[in-house]
Amino acid sequence: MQKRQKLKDALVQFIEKLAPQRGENWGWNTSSDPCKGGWKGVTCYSDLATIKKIVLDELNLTGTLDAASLCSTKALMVLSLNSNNVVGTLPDEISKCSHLTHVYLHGNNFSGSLPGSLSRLSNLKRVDVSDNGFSGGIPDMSRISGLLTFLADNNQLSGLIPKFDFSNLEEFNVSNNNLSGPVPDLGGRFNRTSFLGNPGLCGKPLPNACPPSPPAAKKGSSKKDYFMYSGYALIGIIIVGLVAFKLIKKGKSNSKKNVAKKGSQVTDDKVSSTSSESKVVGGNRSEFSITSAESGRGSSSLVVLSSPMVNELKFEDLLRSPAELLGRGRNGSLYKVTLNEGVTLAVKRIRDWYISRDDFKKRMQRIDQVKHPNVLPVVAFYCSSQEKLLVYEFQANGSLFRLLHDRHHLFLSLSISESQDRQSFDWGSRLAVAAKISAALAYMHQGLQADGIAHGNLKSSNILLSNEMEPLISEYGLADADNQDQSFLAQLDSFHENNSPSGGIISSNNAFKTDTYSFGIILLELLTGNVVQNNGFDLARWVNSAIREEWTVEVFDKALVSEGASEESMVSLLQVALKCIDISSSARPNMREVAGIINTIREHEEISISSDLINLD
Ligand SMILES: Nc1ncnc2c1ncn2[C@@H]1O[C@H](COP(=O)(O)OP(=O)(O)OP(=O)(O)O)[C@@H](O)[C@H]1O
Repeated sequence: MQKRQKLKDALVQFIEKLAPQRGENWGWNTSSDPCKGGWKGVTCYSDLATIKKIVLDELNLTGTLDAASLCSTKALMVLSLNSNNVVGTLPDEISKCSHLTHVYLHGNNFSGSLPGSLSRLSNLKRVDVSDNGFSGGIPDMSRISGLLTFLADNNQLSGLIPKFDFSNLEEFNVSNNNLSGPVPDLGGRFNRTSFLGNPGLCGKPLPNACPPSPPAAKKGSSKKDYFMYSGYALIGIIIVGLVAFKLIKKGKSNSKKNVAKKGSQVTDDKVSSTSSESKVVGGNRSEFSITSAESGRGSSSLVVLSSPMVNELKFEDLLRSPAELLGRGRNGSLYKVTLNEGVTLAVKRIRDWYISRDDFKKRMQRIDQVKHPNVLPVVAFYCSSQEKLLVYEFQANGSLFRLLHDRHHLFLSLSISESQDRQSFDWGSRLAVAAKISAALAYMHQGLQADGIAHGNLKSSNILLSNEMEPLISEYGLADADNQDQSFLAQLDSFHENNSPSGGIISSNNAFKTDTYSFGIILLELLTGNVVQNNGFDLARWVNSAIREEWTVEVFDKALVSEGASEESMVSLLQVALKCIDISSSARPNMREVAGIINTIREHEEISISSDLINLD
């Protein structure tokens, strides 16, 4: 109770500094509760006890940002003060809001430098500090692997552009500052508009080349090194983890025998660790971590669900085995882990998911009950307060994304030639993938409708290919409406829903319709062969405009056209895709309807092929 009062006092102090004498009018007072008392701009988690967002945009705030008071609310994820007149600095104490994912300070009068402590906010996804008076250097954000947006244009920032993980960034703009030196390697992601207006900047994509510099010592090895080092770092952590694990196990075996619940296929691995371990982990997010916070909070379990391959799998097996970082996506990082017996697993380390251990366990077990041959099951999962891991079987044939866009990779993995590959992913195969995925998704939606569990992050890289080249939907249910890591798409859908006449809270129905949208984008990928960027909006816009201009045939993948694929079938599938990507979620069909239509298209296709064959006879 006293703690709650302290929190309220701190927040009232925060608003008084930010908007002198106005907080009271907005319901911010110490006698009401922030989550129940209608405090303006405050949104809480569903427990109605913890503050999730503070959004005070366009309110003519003229005060300063008291980060120390604000960050008494530790679980805060979103701070948005866009388009006000806030003055003063962004204080160093902002790093105490360690769960912040979104920081929007665009269009204020902030001054001073961006605090170096920003780089400790490892959960950050979107940062917008544009249109302010910030000066000094840009902090090194390269370790924030999940960062999607960094907008700092129209300030007075100076110095070099530090390293960023450009492979994940979706938006980046530092134009109109005083930055100098070379533009870093962007991997072709951003054009010159992100950098213009900095007289001292040089190099691509800007028109002015940099003065010649001495040749780099070790050119071309950076990517390889990155993987190698993350592997070494992981091995380091594994060793520390194992030592800690063994010490604890030894200590425990003196007092109590560890009881393995074999009958229920649940293995309880009591894990804890030293604080030095969490230090090792602190700077690098590419390892499974067991931090000190877990000790004393009861056991964390590796729950083995359904796999004859790894019935006896234990958490320590994962720690002990060599792991290779495969990627860092929106939901977290993915590792390829090879067990002693040669079994290869894919381990997803989930990022930023506020879900209790019990809820997580129930959710995973619930998803596991709804089985479909075209959905990759979770083999095992691990959940502690610090760490959530999901274990899948590794699929060596890669994903639909790679099949469509990265053919070279596929040749390597399957040892087939390019011409074979082009033929093997012909129209019939693409239609079959569309039919199977839609049917599988419809089945999952039906089975999990009552629980409100949709896929949440459907895309071609989450459609894997089995040994038999069958499509498998992966990562079902790893994002939900309550998860802060909602995709932009889900946010857009909830925005539309909130602004519709029946608007309100994000309904789970909406999450299913967001899946429909994502499926529509996959259909566009199959039809056009184009790569999806920006949540598929670019592709959707391009296809829509081509259709408006009556260039429908132009959108289809050249490989399909030259193969002689039926234009009628392709147009029919395109029509389904367009329905799926309708901007209004309520206008989109549900997946059962989609699967039904695609099945009919496929049947027509088969009938016309067989009648063609009869005619040939
Ligand atoms: N079980 C698996 N077996 C083999 N490859 C996999 C498996 N799961 C995912 N992958 C591939 O590994 C790569 C990295 O996966 P990751 O999940 O990190 O990327 P992503 O799908 O872009 O991210 P996210 O799903 O978090 O948005 C992707 O190319 C994905 O297709």
